[in-house]
Amino acid sequence: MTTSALRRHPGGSAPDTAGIGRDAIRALYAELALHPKPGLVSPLDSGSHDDMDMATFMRSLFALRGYFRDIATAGAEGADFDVLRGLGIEAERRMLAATGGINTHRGAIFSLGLLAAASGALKHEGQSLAGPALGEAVTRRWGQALVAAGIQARDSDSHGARAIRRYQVRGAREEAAEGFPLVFGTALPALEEVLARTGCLERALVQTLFTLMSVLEDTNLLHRGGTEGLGFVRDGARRFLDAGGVLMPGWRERALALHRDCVARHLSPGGSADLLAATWFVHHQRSGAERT
Ligand SMILES: CC(C)(COP(=O)(O)OP(=O)(O)OC[C@H]1O[C@@H](n2cnc3c(N)ncnc32)[C@H](O[C@H]2O[C@H](COP(=O)(O)OP(=O)(O)OP(=O)(O)O)[C@@H](O)[C@H]2O)[C@@H]1O)[C@@H](O)C(=O)NCCC(=O)NCCS
Ligand SMILES: Nc1ncnc2[nH]cnc12
Repeated sequence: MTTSALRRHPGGSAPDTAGIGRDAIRALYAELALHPKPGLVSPLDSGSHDDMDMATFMRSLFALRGYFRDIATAGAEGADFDVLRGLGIEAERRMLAATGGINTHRGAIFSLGLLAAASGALKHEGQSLAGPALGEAVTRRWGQALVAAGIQARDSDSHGARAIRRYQVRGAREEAAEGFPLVFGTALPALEEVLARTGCLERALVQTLFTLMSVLEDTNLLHRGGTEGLGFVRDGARRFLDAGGVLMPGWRERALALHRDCVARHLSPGGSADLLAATWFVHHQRSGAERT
């Protein structure tokens, strides 16, 4: 559908879905370029990954450049979850083609895709993006379908589904169906506090990543290291934060120490990396809305 057809919503406007798409890619790049990031791929090194590096992720980002724009347009058009799922599966296919079969952004395609769709929907209807509006829009529009998809996927063979079955934890779908409570209730306050106190984006993103790592039931960590691996990362992140986090001198060395420990244990908090990008995206969408 052309954007002119989007103009018909009373009180709304044709949302800049290309701009929403660019913001999503920028959020994923901000996550990728950040370091230190315990166990994760960054310009520093490939973390706990033998099969992917910065170049792999850059190819993945390039392959996804149209997806976030398209799913934002679908949200603006009032698409149901089946339409979003189709776009997501096609995006996963393009990601795998670009990376030679490596799973770089499967979780981000899902989480950031839903938030981009919600942004397109709210902007099309002329509704506020303030506070938890974007998360609430995901729950209101697609929450039931997400819960149903989660029940249906319980028997799938994905790493996440196996971790959910074995350890009885929430996964990406539950986080989304509930409106991303960790993003809105935990990560965004951490990001905005450090931004307000330091004005430093790098430190704000590191603090936010460690905050997510300290609480998230990351199915990647469970898949790779079981409850011991998840506990190791959570405890290490909590110790970093309890020592003052990025607000204390020597924070970078402390963060690098946990990075080295995660690499030694082959642990990678990929779920937290995705939600860090989602947090930056929501912050940017909300501040952008205030600017206009
Ligand atoms: C809902 C889906 C994400 C599928 O989820 P599922 O539960 O089936 O499991 P996975 O396929 O494993 O995907 C889960 C990915 O989600 C991220 N994640 C993990 N825990 C959480 C959490 N608690 N909250 C939110 N997100 C979470 C994480 O993604 C990142 O890590 C991956 C890279 O790490 P790595 O360990 O290398 O991954 P693997 O290759 O699996 O392991 P190795 O072989 O390398 O050891 C990467 O995906 C990051 O993004 C989890 O991996 C969703 O994909 C789905 O349902 N898709 C179907 C289409 C659809 O409905 N789309 C909707 C579009 S809006
Ligand atoms: N930087 C990163 N390294 C490893 N897995 C990730 N998943 C999302 N971002 C990632």
